[in-house]
Amino acid sequence: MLRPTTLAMILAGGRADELNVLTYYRPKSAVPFGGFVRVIDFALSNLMNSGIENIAILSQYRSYSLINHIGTGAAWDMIGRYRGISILPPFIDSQQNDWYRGSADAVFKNLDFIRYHAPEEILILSGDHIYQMDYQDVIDYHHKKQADLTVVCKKVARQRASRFGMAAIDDEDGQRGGRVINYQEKTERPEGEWSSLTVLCFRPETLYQALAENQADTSFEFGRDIIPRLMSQGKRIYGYKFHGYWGYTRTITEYWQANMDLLGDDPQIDLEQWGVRTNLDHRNLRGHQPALFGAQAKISNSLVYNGCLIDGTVRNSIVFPGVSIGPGAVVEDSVIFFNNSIGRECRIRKTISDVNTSFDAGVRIGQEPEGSGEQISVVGWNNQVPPGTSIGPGATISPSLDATKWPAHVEAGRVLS
Ligand SMILES: Nc1ncnc2c1ncn2[C@@H]1O[C@H](COP(=O)(O)OP(=O)(O)O[C@H]2O[C@H](CO)[C@@H](O)[C@H](O)[C@H]2O)[C@@H](O)[C@H]1O
Repeated sequence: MLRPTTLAMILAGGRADELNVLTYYRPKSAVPFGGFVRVIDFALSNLMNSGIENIAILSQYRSYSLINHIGTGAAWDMIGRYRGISILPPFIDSQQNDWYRGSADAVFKNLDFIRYHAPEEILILSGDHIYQMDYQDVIDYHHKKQADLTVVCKKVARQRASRFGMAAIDDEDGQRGGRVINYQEKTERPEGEWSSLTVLCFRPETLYQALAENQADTSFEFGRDIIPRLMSQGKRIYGYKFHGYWGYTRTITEYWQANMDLLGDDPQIDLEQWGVRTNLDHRNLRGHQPALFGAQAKISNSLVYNGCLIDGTVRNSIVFPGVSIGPGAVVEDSVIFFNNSIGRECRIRKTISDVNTSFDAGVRIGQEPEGSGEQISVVGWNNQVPPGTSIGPGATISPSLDATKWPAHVEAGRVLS
């Protein structure tokens, strides 16, 4: 068994406020997706399928559900003498007593760990994106170009560019990649048209030096500090051009859309073909029984998972394991997480409902009054939505869990908007 040469560090510490109730209890990387997986499974499965087996996860926000999900790492075949997933939370010692102050700081604080593994290249990834990629291609390109840093980028429309780190890449290797000639982090009118996907392949010495120099800065982020500094130092920075599907699930609308991309005749995301693996919690499997459909059930363009009991109508939706949908109920354009119970005659439209929520008979969520209706409603977990409740499109219902102390602006189970 050869010692692995690549060390992958997955950034999973950020909280995405825009995902509101879905990230009250879990980091974004642990948000369920597409019927049975979690967002971080895309990065983990890409690593597994690329043969990269030495992985660290940098986590700090509400880590429990992520730690629980990773378990031993066996789901991704990451157990072995030189294989494994280490979860690295922030820590205190004689020098430091802070949280991770940003993505670059999270890596800096774990330099001892990195040096111990003495990697030949360090792959920094975000645990928040939905895509399939062979990282070995990126690593090969990185070595071929003798790069200090290789940044994987995808072309995005100009109007979306201000949300990303944007690179201008020359045509040295055509559609495969080229030298990064300009890099700007989240500016209104960037020069380049290639957005960084936060897939960064570093030569270790370059990273060590950049992180040491970053300690004099006021922010501690790869996009804002590290990449611009390396550019100004004239380092060899290459852009690897990615042409496949990429789901950036920063907002509720984007998260919903990425789920919808699993549907249709020719879905853009194919979990089977992409080889996405997950660690399914046995409590969410309902003993592996298949879904049961009653005589009245009508299903179209939907994914319905095991343990479901469907008596109503399901259209254009993702229904996770263990969901029941009563007679006369209609669920459409929705993402229904594990173990929801939807009573008879309910109307649920354009809604994301977190785990263990039940809707009593006749509840109406996200029904479209004339002229509105593009907005998505979100229902937090453990709610019991009383009979006859009717909430318009774009509503947010906070999670409900008695033993929890709520952030000041949240009242358990209350309709927030
Ligand atoms: N303190 C912390 N500890 C551990 N992990 C943390 C962290 N703070 C953030 N992260 C994680 O780091 C990643 C980057 O998050 P950021 O909030 O720094 O940047 P953002 O996603 O806005 O843009 C970034 O992502 C887009 C899309 O990839 C790029 O275009 C852009 O250049 C880049 O800055 C996320 O996976 C996040 O969870």
